[in-house]
Amino acid sequence: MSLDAPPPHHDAFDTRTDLRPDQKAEVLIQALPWLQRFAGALVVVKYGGNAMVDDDLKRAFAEDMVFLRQVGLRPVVVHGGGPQINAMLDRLGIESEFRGGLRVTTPEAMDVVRMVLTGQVSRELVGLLNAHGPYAVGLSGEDGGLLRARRRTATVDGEQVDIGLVGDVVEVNPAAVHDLLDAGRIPVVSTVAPDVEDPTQVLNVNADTAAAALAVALGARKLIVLTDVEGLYAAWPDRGSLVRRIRAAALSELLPTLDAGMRPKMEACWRAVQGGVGRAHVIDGRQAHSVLVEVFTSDGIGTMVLPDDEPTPSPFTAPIPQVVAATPHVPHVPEVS
Ligand SMILES: Nc1ncnc2c1ncn2[C@@H]1O[C@H](COP(=O)(O)OP(=O)(O)O)[C@@H](O)[C@H]1O
Ligand SMILES: CC(=O)N[C@@H](CCC(=O)OP(=O)(O)O)C(=O)O
Repeated sequence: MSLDAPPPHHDAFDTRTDLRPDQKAEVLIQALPWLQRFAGALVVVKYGGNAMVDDDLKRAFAEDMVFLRQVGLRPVVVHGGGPQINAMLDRLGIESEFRGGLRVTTPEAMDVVRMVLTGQVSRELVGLLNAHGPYAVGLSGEDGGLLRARRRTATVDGEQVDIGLVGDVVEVNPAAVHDLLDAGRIPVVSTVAPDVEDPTQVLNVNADTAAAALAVALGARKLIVLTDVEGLYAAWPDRGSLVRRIRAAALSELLPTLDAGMRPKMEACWRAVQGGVGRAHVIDGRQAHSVLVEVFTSDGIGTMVLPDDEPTPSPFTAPIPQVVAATPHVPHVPEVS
């Protein structure tokens, strides 16, 4: 290849925009303060199954992650896969229902959850990321002792109901993720986790909840949750009620009023900021490159959750995960491979 040859994505970039050269430069320059602010920042990005709408969007998501990494941030992807699990359970003729926003997980369904998350969704994302270079490494909560979970119930009409092999993260050992980040990789995490009571049993963990626990344990600057709506609506489904910014205390008052889909997501954001994550965002994953717009523009996008000046008492009974670190971690900005 000639030294003057454009980089591989040059043509694609040029045909995707009709901006003049000065406008292109302006876009880049406007990102400069944000590039400076977030240099080296660890960002946990939760990619929900409902935001994996089509191949173009998934490719755009992978580009965003590689972009973040290339400009010096340290993205960690935590993926969901609810609709993909539903599709496989349907194909196999296995009944599945949700209670209180969580899948009732029989041993038979658990095999499918683990297979789809680690063997299908994770593989696909790793492949899309690695189309750009050898960046992504997939791991599940089982790998390197990353997560341990405890069985939980769901709350339906104020009653605690059994939902089978579903867990809440009670322990995070982020060493494996730090190792990958230090090597310049992009970890892609699937949210199945061994049961703390019986490590031979794996539990199904809601991906929003797991992403928050990981963000706290990693000391992330941001948690970004991609879903299939613009953000949190205060009066769902009124599209005029999009919440742009909300503090943890106000969110904890709103949480009991939220429907099942949004509740784990907003609870995750609440937990993240209460646990020291600087900001948590819920953004529209159906909009291509929404992560770049969130991180590198002044207005941002979607709903931003900010910590309170004063800590808010927890409205939840679920445990606060313990962070386990075998050795103190000294992060460094990785070399470009
Ligand atoms: N207050 C609300 N604001 C926004 N979305 C809401 C709200 N209440 C319920 N929802 C629903 O929650 C859905 C997102 O949750 P979910 O389907 O679990 O997404 P994901 O697969 O991204 O985790 C939205 O598509 C919307 O239908
Ligand atoms: C316990 C529980 O409900 N687990 C989820 C795990 C996947 C997930 O959370 O996927 P999304 O982010 O796409 O919703 C499930 O079985 O669907």
